Amino acid sequence: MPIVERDSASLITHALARDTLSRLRSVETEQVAFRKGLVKLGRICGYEVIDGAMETEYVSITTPLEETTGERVKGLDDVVIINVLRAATPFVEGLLKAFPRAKQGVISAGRDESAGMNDEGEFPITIDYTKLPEITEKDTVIVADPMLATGSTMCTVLDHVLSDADPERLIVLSAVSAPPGLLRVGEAYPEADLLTVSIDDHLDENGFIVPGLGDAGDRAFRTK
Ligand SMILES: O=P(O)(O)OC[C@H]1O[C@H](OP(=O)(O)OP(=O)(O)O)[C@H](O)[C@@H]1O
Ligand SMILES: O=c1cc[nH]c(=O)[nH]1
Ligand SMILES: [Mg+2]
Repeated sequence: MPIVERDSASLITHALARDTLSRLRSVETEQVAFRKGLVKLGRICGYEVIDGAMETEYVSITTPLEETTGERVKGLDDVVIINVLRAATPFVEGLLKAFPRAKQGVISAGRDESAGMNDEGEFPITIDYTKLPEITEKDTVIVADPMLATGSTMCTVLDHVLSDADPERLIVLSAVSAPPGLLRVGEAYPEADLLTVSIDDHLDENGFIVPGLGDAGDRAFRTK
């Protein structure tokens, strides 16, 4: 039961994913353990994406003893992973263990937290840097960000990624998500498959996911 459909998203339910996320949530988890936990969670999520969302094909192989039939995952060379700086960096490091030959894109996107949320529950997003590979019609694009809160960042990132690309498949992968963010991204990009390890309860008045795990970027990079 690795991926379970919900109304707003599909849940990655692997026991190790839930275990790792629970450790990340703890306020006792310090920087190094936090970063390693995100790497581990990214790896598990990558394997689950392959298991739940990709097909295999039969191939003939020759063992040292005889010819037999084996299986290969189809389309592993047609994967693009977008790293949403900065909190996604360790998460993507793990994801790349499952997709070592993925093309990689980087988008530096940050919420202007001093501006606060507007009446629609959105943050202004600053994009400082983007470097994207060519995205073809054969590609599966995985946009990875451990936190999906209001969805402001993800919608802005998707606007950039899809401005002149029409990939075969679009996956938005998060560790922790909140209902308003899933709703916003789902409405703006109905073609996206939203995958997450946990749909948390709500956002607080500062746009933080509750119970959440706090500020993932600050915890991984020790900036606060
Ligand atoms: O759904 P949203 O309300 O947009 O919030 C989610 C975003 O917030 C965090 O990034 P942040 O802006 O803190 O930048 P950082 O990764 O550099 O810490 C997180 O990594 C997401 O990108
Ligand atoms: O709870 C949240 C919301 C946005 N970004 C984070 O890092 N944590
Ligand atoms: Mg942050």
